[in-house]
Amino acid sequence: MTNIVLFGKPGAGKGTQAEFLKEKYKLTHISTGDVFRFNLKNDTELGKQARVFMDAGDLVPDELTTKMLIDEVNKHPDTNGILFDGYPRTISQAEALDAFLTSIGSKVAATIALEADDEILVKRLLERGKTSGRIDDQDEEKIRNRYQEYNEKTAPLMSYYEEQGKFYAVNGIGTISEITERVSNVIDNL
Ligand SMILES: Nc1ncnc2c1ncn2[C@@H]1O[C@H](COP(=O)(O)OP(=O)(O)O)[C@@H](O)[C@H]1O
Ligand SMILES: [Mg+2]
Repeated sequence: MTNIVLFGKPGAGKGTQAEFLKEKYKLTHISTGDVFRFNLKNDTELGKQARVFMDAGDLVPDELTTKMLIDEVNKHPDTNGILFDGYPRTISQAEALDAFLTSIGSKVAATIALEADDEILVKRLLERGKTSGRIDDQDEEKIRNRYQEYNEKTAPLMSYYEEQGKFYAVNGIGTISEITERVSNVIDNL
């Protein structure tokens, strides 16, 4: 299994790139945000538990997120690899992911970060909010809160993966296909 973590702030382009990368490399794309939103929409037990956190732009607690993530991975026992999008977002989640992948005889091959400035990202998210129906994209204050969450809880993951020699940063500004090309270069050289 070639497991890739797509890393980056909200709006960095993870979901957009994943659509191309999953086809190109025959990977299973798991977006934790998409899974949560599906559960919210269908008013499942998981959705009910996650709603308050998501609507405020806060992270859903680690335990709930990790349980959901493992359930998703287990749905694809024969995959070539997983493209993780939106997970891990905290050190504790990264440790849980490592422990889980080890338990199934696998590992994270690389963490690829899409980099872009906050000001550009806020514009992208407000734009996305016009059509996505996502409550957390429609209010600048909630968007800023997500960046604060990112800086406090998610940014430390860069050194976590750097220490393992698995961290690759890619310029996230450019056309969508230019960025796919940059990410592909990393994957092709693993
Ligand atoms: N390379 C890009 N250039 C300009 N806009 C982009 C680019 N990649 C994605 N976007 C736009 O930015 C927004 C956020 O992208 P998305 O892939 O949903 O980000 P993420 O999954 O990282 O939150 C989307 O509305 C998308 O159309
Ligand atoms: Mg996304």
